[in-house]
Amino acid sequence: MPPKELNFITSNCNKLAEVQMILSGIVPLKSQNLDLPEIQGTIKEISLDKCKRAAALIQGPVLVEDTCLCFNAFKELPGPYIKWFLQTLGHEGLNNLLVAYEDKSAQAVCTFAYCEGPEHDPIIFEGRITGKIVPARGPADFGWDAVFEFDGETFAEMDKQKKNKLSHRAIALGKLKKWLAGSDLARSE
Ligand SMILES: O=c1nc[nH]c2c1ncn2[C@H]1C[C@H](O)[C@@H](COP(=O)(O)OP(=O)(O)OP(=O)(O)O)O1
Ligand SMILES: [Mg+2]
Repeated sequence: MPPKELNFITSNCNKLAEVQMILSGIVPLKSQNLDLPEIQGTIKEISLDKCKRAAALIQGPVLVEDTCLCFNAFKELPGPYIKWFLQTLGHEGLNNLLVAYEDKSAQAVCTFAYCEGPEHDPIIFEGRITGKIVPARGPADFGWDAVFEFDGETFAEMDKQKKNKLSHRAIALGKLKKWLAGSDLARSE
């Protein structure tokens, strides 16, 4: 059964702000700031595990999200490890990784996992958008937004309302919204 409110577990205040904006007026949102351990594995495995860990800690229903940035030239890496690549190499380093490749395209992937509690299996809602990696433009306050270009603008240059209408996160939450409205067909699997 779709829940009446969501408890979004994240350590990232920029993610939280976007989720709040996208879900505003749709479902009440609570949030707890926990930096959960993240395993290695496929995008889906990581999100499922993150959700189970959160539910076990909270002992209740939780929503978690994992974001990947997948370079097509790198056969989807750095993927779930983008946080550590970005922290270590910065925006310029991410660009330098692709110098040897003509293909600068990348997919931003957002995977939400929701579960009712520690004894329940999580369900997954995924959103993907394809853009390209470019030298940084725009404010550098949210992750790799300044180096991910979509339709001529980097996510950092883009108006927040516009990003929140078309982003990987908006696409994933569009599926979650349909599920909340009672349509099981909305799930990504
Ligand atoms: O829309 C986005 N635009 C630009 N950058 C983004 C976006 N969304 C996440 N990011 C960054 C944050 C982190 O460097 C990595 C994902 O790692 P990820 O583990 O999912 O996020 P996190 O550890 O910051 O928060 P959490 O506590 O929810 O796991 O990509
Ligand atoms: Mg994380």
